[in-house]
Amino acid sequence: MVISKAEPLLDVQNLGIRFGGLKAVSDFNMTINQGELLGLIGPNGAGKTTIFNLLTGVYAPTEGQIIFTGKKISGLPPFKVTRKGISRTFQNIRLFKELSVLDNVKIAYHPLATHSIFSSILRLPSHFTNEKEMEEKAIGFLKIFGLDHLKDEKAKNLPYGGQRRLEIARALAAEPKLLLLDEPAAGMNPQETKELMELIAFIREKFNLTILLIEHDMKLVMGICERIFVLDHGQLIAQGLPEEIRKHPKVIEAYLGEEVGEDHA
Ligand SMILES: Nc1ncnc2c1ncn2[C@@H]1O[C@H](COP(=O)(O)OP(=O)(O)OP(=O)(O)O)[C@@H](O)[C@H]1O
Repeated sequence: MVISKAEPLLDVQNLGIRFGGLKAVSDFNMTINQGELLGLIGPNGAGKTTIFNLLTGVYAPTEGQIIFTGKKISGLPPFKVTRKGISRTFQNIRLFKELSVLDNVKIAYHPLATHSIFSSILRLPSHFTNEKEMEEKAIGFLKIFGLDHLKDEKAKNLPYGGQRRLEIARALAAEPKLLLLDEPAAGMNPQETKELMELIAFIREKFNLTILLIEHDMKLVMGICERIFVLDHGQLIAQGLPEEIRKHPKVIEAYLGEEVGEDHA
């Protein structure tokens, strides 16, 4: 499908979800254009991961809708959302620790990857003519993330930063249009974080991606994101350019006087 220039890639309209008495997200609106690299920030418990769970079909919204490439996707199960072109990583790394690094990427090629992972691994999707082709493609992704020499290692044996990069490689292998990264630099040291940010900028260009990332490291968000959305108590309190967000009174208040722009994790 050709997306017209005027049509946003993602259009989130009045999105809301309740968990019992708790309104975890309410009246959330967000428009993302093709090719943007955006940040979603907010204090602990603000609702950031819940929004990722709504965007990827883990939760069905109790209000509002999500339009992706012009079609409604809210209400679809996660594997269908992945097929439509939205991939994600998780705040707490979710790799198949006993499988090899390579198999963790190959899993992404199965259309039901987010569901029946173990039954999927030996089956080939139709668009790969052979195992070798699939493997070469997976290794290509590992190379980008500096993990190809570790392809036969069990995922659990990778250092922490490597596991985080492997998760992104797997998400990318599903060939998304929109990539959602949930705290990609969590637990990384400053040097690893810097390298990861360069990698994120690189993959956006190389794969013509649109990226939305949740991150607690403010320096990182301010440095890499073109626009930033700020949530507090499930509501969007600000959106704009990094310099606008940094001095936005509601944002400063939400962070209880912390200087936005300093690390906050
Ligand atoms: N499945 C659920 N059932 C009940 N409450 C939930 C559920 N998922 C999230 N919540 C609640 O919704 C609110 C938002 O949580 P969420 O994890 O989205 O916040 P967050 O901004 O990602 O926080 P953090 O920065 O700490 O990861 C919290 O109060 C959380 O306890």
